[in-house]
Amino acid sequence: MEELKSPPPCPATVTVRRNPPRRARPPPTPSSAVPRSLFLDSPQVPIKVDFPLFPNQDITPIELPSSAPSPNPKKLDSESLKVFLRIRPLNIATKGSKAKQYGGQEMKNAWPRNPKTKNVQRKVKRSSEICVVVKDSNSVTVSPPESLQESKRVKSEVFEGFSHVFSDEASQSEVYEKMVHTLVEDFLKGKSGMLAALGPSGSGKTHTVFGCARDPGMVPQALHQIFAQHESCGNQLTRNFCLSMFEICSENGKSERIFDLLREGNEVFLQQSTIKGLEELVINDALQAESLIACGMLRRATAATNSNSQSSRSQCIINISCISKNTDGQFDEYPKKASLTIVDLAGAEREKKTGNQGLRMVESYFINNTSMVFGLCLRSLLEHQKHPKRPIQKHFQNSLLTRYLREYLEGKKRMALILTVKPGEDDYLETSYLLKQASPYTQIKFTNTEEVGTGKHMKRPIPNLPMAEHQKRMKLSAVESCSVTFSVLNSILKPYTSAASTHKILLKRQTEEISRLKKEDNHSNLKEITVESDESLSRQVKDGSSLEEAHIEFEKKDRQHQIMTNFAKALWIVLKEYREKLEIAEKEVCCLRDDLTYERKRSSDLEAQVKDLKTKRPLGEVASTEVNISSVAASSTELDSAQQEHMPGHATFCMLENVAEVTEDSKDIQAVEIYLDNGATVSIASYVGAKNICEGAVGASGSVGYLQVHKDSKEGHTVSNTRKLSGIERDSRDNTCVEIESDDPESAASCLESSANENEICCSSVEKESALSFADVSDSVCSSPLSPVETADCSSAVKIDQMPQAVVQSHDCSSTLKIDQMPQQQCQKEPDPTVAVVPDDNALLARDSHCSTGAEAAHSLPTCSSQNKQKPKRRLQPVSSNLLKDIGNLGVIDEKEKPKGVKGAEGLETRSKGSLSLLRLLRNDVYR
Ligand SMILES: Nc1ncnc2c1ncn2[C@@H]1O[C@H](COP(=O)(O)OP(=O)(O)OP(=O)(O)O)[C@@H](O)[C@H]1O
Repeated sequence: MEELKSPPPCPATVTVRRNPPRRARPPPTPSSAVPRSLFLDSPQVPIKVDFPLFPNQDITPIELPSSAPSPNPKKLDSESLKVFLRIRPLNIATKGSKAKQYGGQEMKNAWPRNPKTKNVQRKVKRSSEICVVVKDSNSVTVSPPESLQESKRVKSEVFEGFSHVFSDEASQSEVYEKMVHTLVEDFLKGKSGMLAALGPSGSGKTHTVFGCARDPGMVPQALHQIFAQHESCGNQLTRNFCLSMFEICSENGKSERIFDLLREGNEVFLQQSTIKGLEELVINDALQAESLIACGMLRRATAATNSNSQSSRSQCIINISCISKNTDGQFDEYPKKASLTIVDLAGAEREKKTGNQGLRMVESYFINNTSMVFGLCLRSLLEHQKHPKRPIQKHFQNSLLTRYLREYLEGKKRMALILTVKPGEDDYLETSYLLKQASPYTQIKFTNTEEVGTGKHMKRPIPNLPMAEHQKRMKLSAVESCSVTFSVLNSILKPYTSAASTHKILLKRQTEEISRLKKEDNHSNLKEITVESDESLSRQVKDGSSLEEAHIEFEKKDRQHQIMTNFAKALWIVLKEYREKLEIAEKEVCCLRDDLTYERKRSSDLEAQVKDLKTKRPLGEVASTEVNISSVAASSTELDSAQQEHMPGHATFCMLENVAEVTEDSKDIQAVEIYLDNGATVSIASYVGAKNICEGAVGASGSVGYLQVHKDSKEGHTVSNTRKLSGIERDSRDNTCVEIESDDPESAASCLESSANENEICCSSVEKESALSFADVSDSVCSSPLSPVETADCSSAVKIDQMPQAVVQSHDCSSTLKIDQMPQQQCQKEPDPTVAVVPDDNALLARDSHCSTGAEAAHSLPTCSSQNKQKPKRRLQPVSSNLLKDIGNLGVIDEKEKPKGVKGAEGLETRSKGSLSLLRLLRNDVYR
């Protein structure tokens, strides 16, 4: 039997790897080796193929979906951000440089060396390996040094998707042709573009951008291409090129400053995305531009570091702008201004490697920060394009460079990046870091980088939409797309349509104005003017060269029209306001007129009331007023002369008032006529307005008068019924009365009542006896030196100028009236027997009142008694008796007898002192 072999005993301890097992590296194959074309031709570069390359040939035939980053650069050229990679030669000192070398790197740094960098130098010295191997034209493989592979298990990485990878052997012209040539061509077509060089310090950015005299970089070559193509275009299109150059550097690491490198380093300032004060020099040829740039490079801030003997300490930006002109040397109406921007960034630095201290270290912070912000902007743009809902982060605000390049960093303008790396093994970290950061930028898309024109009239430039927005718009329906297109076209054509419409309006206005003038002035030649004007304007518009002038002219006219329209509007508003004010004023005037009419009416009513009240005043008050009987005398004189034939030998006075008041409406009264019973019309009384007061005189020789009122109303002329004056009863409300009655036809009794404005007089007399009674309404005395007249009631002396010889005694013998025109007549008033038998107090009061008071009364009484025997019996009731009767009816009381109670005082009238004293005397006389 075979003896079974037992397995080997297990070790006491077992090590379990928790980390996933490493993937085995593919065996090195000839096909995966570094292409000979890249490195074998270069004798300076040691070829080390100790690790296999990615099987590129096996994968490239596979067609990847379009969403994935396409390895085919031709497909990416049109849409993706162009990212180029250039590998600097590892040992440039071998190219004939006799400078001191440290590990194959030229060291011109005069800066004190950091002691910590000794190890670095040692490493550099012994480093002969490279970390970057060109895999193909679009990808590279970055391998860590062996030390890192072993200790930190860092693996090699492949970075692909670059627009092109330039090996260390690539010449400047090759780089230019693949990277910048297309950009310049687009620039000459009017498309702006930007090329930025990124990379660690000393990686060859400045060398790539500017180069040197023997090996010119991108800028000199671009200038040569620009002017070469410009000359080849001939006279079809003339362009003007301008050059500007500035740098952004830090001030002690605190703030950023911008200096114009073409103007001796003058400081300029950034406002939004433009730099104010930046010099833009016109360049006519490439050599001039190169010399300007060389001068600017001398002004640029540089310093020596351990990484670069002439390290750039600022971000340098060069702008070449192009403005197209016409063949005649004038600028286009909408000139195209394109700019080609080339940016040489300061290289990111590692403190350990550069050995910077102090100010250099501060500069390194600024440089690294700017590089970081630049990268953040691009990553944010990429993130936004991948996720359109996420807005673009505004990282550009964090540095002046990114603020200036905002439009590029937001994907609105065409941009290209050139990454420069150093292939040394010691540069692995910087190179790896840069490629990791920048390789995703290749996925950034530019959808609408075309700039048809940035003319001054393009108020709304066509927006450069990001890819996501573009895709969103692609989903629109055809109709929506058409509407969008229409709106875009509208925005483009808006200036033209507005100009055309303005032109039409102006023409129309002009035609209307001329036709209006033609109508007004009847000009026959205006038609020709109209035609000429239209033609000239049309010609002006049709002529392309004078389109601008016509447009300016139209704008001017339109502006004038607007001014006039606004002025007319303002004028209209002012006139409207004035009109409203005028209407208001007219209304006020109407109101005032109405008020005035009303006030007049009211005033007349009040006057009427006043007169009415005056007429209704009691005689007690009347007696105390002054007599003015001149008017009465005048009236009597006139009446005498006028009625002489009807009343021969009789002096008759009769003043009538309120005759028509009782029965007639005074409004339409035209005349009041009084007829006497002897058949003669004695008088036509004057009628006083609306007061129902008729003033007039009637004379009758002991006869009765009749009164008629003539009225003119709408019904026509009417005459009231004849009214017998002798039968007129005394109105209890006033003291107006006319009594013409006498027993003796020869002794005419006349009753005279006078009513002036403020005076009233009542005279009742008997002709034969010349008894005349006056009721004085004024103060009791009308003094006269010639002929004292005693009134009946108040012993007033009344002088009647026209009757100097007539002496009239009142019937109560208390008054004597001297009347000049009645020389033969004497009137002695006798006591009225009818009054004496009146039983009531009023009658007593009335009877006593007929007698004068005091001594005068005592003096006159004998005369009265002697004459009473001869006089016939009279029926005439004296006015004084009526007066006293009225006083008694009014209930006038003395001040001493005034009741204490308030109620008792109601309805009583307070008398004046004169009337009270009169009453007191009368009472005393009665009770005596
Ligand atoms: N492709 C190249 N061929 C030959 N020499 C190169 C190349 N690239 C760079 N150099 C040389 O390397 C040195 C450093 O290059 P350069 O100054 O351009 O680096 P940089 O990236 O601009 O550095 P920094 O960011 O510090 O300014 C220069 O002397 C330059 O001549």
